[in-house]
Amino acid sequence: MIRLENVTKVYARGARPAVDAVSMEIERGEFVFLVGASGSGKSTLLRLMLREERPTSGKILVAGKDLSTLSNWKVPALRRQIGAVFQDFRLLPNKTVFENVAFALQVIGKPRHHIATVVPDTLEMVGLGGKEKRRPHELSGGEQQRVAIARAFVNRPPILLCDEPTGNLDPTTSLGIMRLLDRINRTGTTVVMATHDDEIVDQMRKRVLELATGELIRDQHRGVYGSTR
Ligand SMILES: Nc1ncnc2c1ncn2[C@@H]1O[C@H](COP(=O)(O)OP(=O)(O)OP(=O)(O)O)[C@@H](O)[C@H]1O
Repeated sequence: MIRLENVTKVYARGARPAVDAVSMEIERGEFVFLVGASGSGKSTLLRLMLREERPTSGKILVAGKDLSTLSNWKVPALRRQIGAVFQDFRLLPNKTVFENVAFALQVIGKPRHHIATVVPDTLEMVGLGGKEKRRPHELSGGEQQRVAIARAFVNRPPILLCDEPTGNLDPTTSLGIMRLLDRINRTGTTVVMATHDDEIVDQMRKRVLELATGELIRDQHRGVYGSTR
């Protein structure tokens, strides 16, 4: 589902690579944690997969598309295959919960009757049934992240990329979000989650990829957060 071949990203000429000769393969339906110290290149790697950044060298294949040869006009079609979730939720503050999620379908031209059934179903699935009319500021952090996950998943993309989705949440709320992402993964969605949350990584025992100064230094099946444990 995702393949990187010797991918390097250098932001500024002469700077150290943010991602340094990374190769990896992530199969359809896998759940992968991306760990590593701050600045090790996790967000850069996710941005490369979304084609928000272009690699300096190397090849990236996502959902059957070679991102180096993909024309710009095909990028929106690529992004429809990828849901993205961020630490800071990125909800539209003046829209309701329903509208935030519906918007993702409106912009890709889905008909109103489709939106009217799929949005409530998805909100129910993420545990927000009954809160459709609230605005983001009337929700807890965990609930706001559930809205963001509903928005990312409402189109049922084959891939979900999450950049520190529990970074702003307390441990109990984080666990709830993690369980939700796990449930989404079990529907067959490939999930890649960058995280600093050692408790969650240690508890879930999923595949762990570790970056250090841009290099992939560990690929561990049923892994833990820290490589020394
Ligand atoms: N837009 C940018 N322009 C220049 N340098 C950047 C840019 N984005 C990231 N970098 C640099 O690339 C390196 C990797 O950063 P990145 O954000 O990918 O790391 P990270 O592992 O996601 O960190 P964190 O855990 O703190 O989010 C860092 O040295 C960072 O300063």
